Amino acid sequence: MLDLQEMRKEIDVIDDQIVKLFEKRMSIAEHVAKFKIENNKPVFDRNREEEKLEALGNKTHSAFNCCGIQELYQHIMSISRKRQYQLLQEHEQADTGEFQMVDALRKKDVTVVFQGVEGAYSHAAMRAFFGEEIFSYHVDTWKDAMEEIKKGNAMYAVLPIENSTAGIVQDNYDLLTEYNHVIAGEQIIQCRHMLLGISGTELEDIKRVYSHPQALMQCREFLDSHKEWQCHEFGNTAAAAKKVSEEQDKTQAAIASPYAAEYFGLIPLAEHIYTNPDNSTRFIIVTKEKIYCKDAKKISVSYELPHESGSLYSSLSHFIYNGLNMTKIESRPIAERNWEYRFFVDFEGNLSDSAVQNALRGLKAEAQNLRVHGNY
Ligand SMILES: C=C(O[C@@H]1C=C(C(=O)O)C=C[C@H]1O)C(=O)O
Repeated sequence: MLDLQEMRKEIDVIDDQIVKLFEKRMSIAEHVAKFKIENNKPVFDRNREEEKLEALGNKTHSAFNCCGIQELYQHIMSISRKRQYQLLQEHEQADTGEFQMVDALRKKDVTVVFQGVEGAYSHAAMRAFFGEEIFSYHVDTWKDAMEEIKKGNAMYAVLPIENSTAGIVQDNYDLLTEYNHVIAGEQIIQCRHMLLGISGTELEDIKRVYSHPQALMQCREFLDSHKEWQCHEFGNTAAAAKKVSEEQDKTQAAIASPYAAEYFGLIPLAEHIYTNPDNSTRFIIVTKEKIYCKDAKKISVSYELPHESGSLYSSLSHFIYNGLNMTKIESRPIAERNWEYRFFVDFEGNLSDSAVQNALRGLKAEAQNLRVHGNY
């Protein structure tokens, strides 16, 4: 029986050979890339790869090794493709697709639509992003907002996409798929809910509290310390504030934002009433113009994957091999194809970077329906 030292020496000798052969194989793949560039052929040849996997599997002597060699070669061939995309990228001109680079977004004298009512968090997000010198109006639903920019009635729409405690706003992910609009910016707003009432109200006067169910939930601990109050759900926090302001009744209070307090002239009766002090909502700024800023740092894409083992892993390797930092991944079901998913990935970078273009080139060739939703 060989001792451990000797066995490891044998493994080292084999690994040295594998490294040499790997490098030799990669250098041939580079020649293949040159041939493909000259003959205008795509990098990815699915048939060739499938044939290879089967042939290599047949050369092994156990089911375990058959699986192993196939998994190993899936990796090797995907690495060889990535090197070929790099060479293609060096050879071809930079391609930012339909996107045009701009120095900065126009934020003055533009028309912006938001969903909800004045004093809502989306209104606050709009003001934080654009400032005061805009024309703005609001609509009832997120889809209405998407329609307004499609029709050209507004240049930008402000939509919530994610809350740090409640998670993603699924409907808006689906609307990004449904409409061919672009994310041009984002704005994070801290949800600093307050208990608001009319001037002169004392906590002892209150009998009823109105707010959106999410806000009531986020302030549960505070509300539990006032069991004598009746909580009533409302469509949104700003509408609750509006009711309290209009009815001028000291027995009523609303849980809403500081913006709603300012907008409806209400007085904060209690602040910091939320359980999670970092609770924030991220809003996206959507437009139909295919633009990105020259200093944009984040890219959102989506793509669909076949229902095959390893397909997600291999799609993500395009980010890894190009040194791109992925910041988020979400999946949404594809309505017409049961158990297949569209993946939404955010990663750091600018469409002008060659690493980004290289990753997108690989994804476009290997995943289905790649869409760049924006660089902001
Ligand atoms: C090297 C090639 O390019 C790609 C990589 C392959 C590999 O590494 O074996 C096989 C097929 C192609 O998807 C080729 O076309 O032969």
